[in-house]
Amino acid sequence: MDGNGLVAPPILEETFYALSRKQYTYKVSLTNEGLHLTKNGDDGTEKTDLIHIRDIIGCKCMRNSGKSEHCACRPAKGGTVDATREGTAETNECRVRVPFVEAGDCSAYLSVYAFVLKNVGAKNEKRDKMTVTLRFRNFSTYDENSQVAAKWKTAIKSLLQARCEDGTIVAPSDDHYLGNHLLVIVNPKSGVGKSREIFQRKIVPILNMADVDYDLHITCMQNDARNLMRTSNIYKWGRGVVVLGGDGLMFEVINGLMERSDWQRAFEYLTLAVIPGGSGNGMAKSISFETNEPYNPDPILISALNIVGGNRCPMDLVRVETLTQVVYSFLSIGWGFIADIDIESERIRMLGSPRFTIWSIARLIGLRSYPARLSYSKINDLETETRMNNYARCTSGDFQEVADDEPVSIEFGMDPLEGFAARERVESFSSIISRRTAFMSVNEAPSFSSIPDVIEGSEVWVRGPLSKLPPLSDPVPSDWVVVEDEFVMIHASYLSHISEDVIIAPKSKLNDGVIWLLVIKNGISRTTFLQFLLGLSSGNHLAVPNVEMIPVRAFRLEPLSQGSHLVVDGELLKHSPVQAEIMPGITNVYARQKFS
Ligand SMILES: Nc1ncnc2c1ncn2[C@@H]1O[C@H](COP(=O)(O)OP(=O)(O)OP(=O)(O)O)[C@@H](O)[C@H]1O
Repeated sequence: MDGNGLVAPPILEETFYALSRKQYTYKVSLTNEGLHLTKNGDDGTEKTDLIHIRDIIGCKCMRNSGKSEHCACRPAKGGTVDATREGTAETNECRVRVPFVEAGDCSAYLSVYAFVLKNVGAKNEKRDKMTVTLRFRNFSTYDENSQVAAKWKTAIKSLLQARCEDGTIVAPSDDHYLGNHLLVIVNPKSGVGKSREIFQRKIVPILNMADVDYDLHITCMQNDARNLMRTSNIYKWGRGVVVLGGDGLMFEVINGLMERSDWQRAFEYLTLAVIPGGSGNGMAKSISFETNEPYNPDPILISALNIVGGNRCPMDLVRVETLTQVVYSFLSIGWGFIADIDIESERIRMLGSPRFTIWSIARLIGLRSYPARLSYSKINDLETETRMNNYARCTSGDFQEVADDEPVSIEFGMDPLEGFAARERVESFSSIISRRTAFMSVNEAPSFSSIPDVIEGSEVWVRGPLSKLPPLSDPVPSDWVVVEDEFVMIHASYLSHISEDVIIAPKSKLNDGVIWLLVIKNGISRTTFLQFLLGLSSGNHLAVPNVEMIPVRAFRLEPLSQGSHLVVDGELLKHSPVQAEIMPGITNVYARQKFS
């Protein structure tokens, strides 16, 4: 239905039998809202489900290879469909062993892949995979049936493309090749060291379903991703750059891009994305929190769906300047308690995210404070300022959800990609042991590695937008607030979450142009501080006495003693005075909007 309550006209319409329930016919129609499946029971009842176009990630045409040994009258158990992709890249056709032996089956099959919301609004809300396989057999030859299936596929693909028109595909500004190509950077050491496995098992199937071609880069050392971003021809990755790792890897990508002479164009061109494989994963969680997606049941799935079905949304960065360096940050700047936890808990990294909780308890017992001068430019009229910065959200129209009580597994056939997930690819030796970059292009063809175009001889120099602040050696502007005191912690954040379970700035938006400065001065009791820590997982910490949250455009922190750590996006910087300013919306990330 459109905004006026009118039913969208069908683009294509056809009647099918359900393979497993022959007493039903389904009228399937494709409209710009999605796929409508109207079930007609033999008692004359009719029920329609809608698979929203926003939940569909791709579709594939297939042919029955006829090699199955399963009984003709019932589906194979456990989804053990042996899918072998034998089609040409041109037709993008796959052959599938469907569980029916039909001599000379000339049907063409179209599988449509969607991830639909289940248990909407409930605590256990999640996205479930749903595959609808349509069997076209009106004609007596495969070629004729396949033409009909291809027509449906083209129509669905163009609807998917239109859904993403708001920026997923960016027009190249010169002769750079723009494809459907994505770069995936995997840090095999992030978190508990499972990123490579996650990629093979969980990401590859989704990219395959969505027909996204990708290059894979496995980092071999610290700063590998940073060098890659600085020196490669990034314009061949029109689909964007995804990091599978933690926030530290994203930090490298952003700062590598800022070291390019064409940094501005690079940021306008690229869309960034993250799949959580680290121990913090603040960015991945913040994106799904802001877009209201059910992150917790399956963070990797939700983040992967951002990439294949997401919109390009602007995101703020922060320029951070110390006495010795300039870096660009997307997450937070910490000094005091939380920064100390971040750094000191490194020694129990093998525990994954619980390392933060465990170390917090240890540090609470010996609560410290540090003298410092904190100056900031406060945002007084938050509403006006954020309205100016915040990106326009997509409008949903009046969509109808798949009914909750109805089983979503309406399958007319089998999912030919099931069991395809664990397709192993041979890793390039050089990607692991050498400083050179190795890519494995993964398409229909066997893996191969190639060396990317490299911008030779580029100087390493931090570029990026100019600062509007006075140098650190000069006084702050006269209209800034200046506080000199003893602080337990000062933590600046510009995303809602600094890790999966810490919602430090609940009001923060990806592109609101605000740095949220959380300040706790000395004098807070251990009990109150414990309350603060316990509140961090729900956002209730802001209601705790002695906890201040100040929205600012820029700030300067001058520690008046050594002792604490200065941490930017989880990375330790040399202890120094620091100043930071918001750069609204200068990068873009994939964020999938849930409409409810
Ligand atoms: N192959 C590698 N070997 C060792 N270190 C690496 C490698 N690749 C990247 N790194 C470094 O590892 C650091 C941490 O990586 P990453 O952020 O991916 O994981 P994490 O620290 O577990 O997660 P988080 O940052 O969310 O806590 C980064 O600073 C990066 O420079």
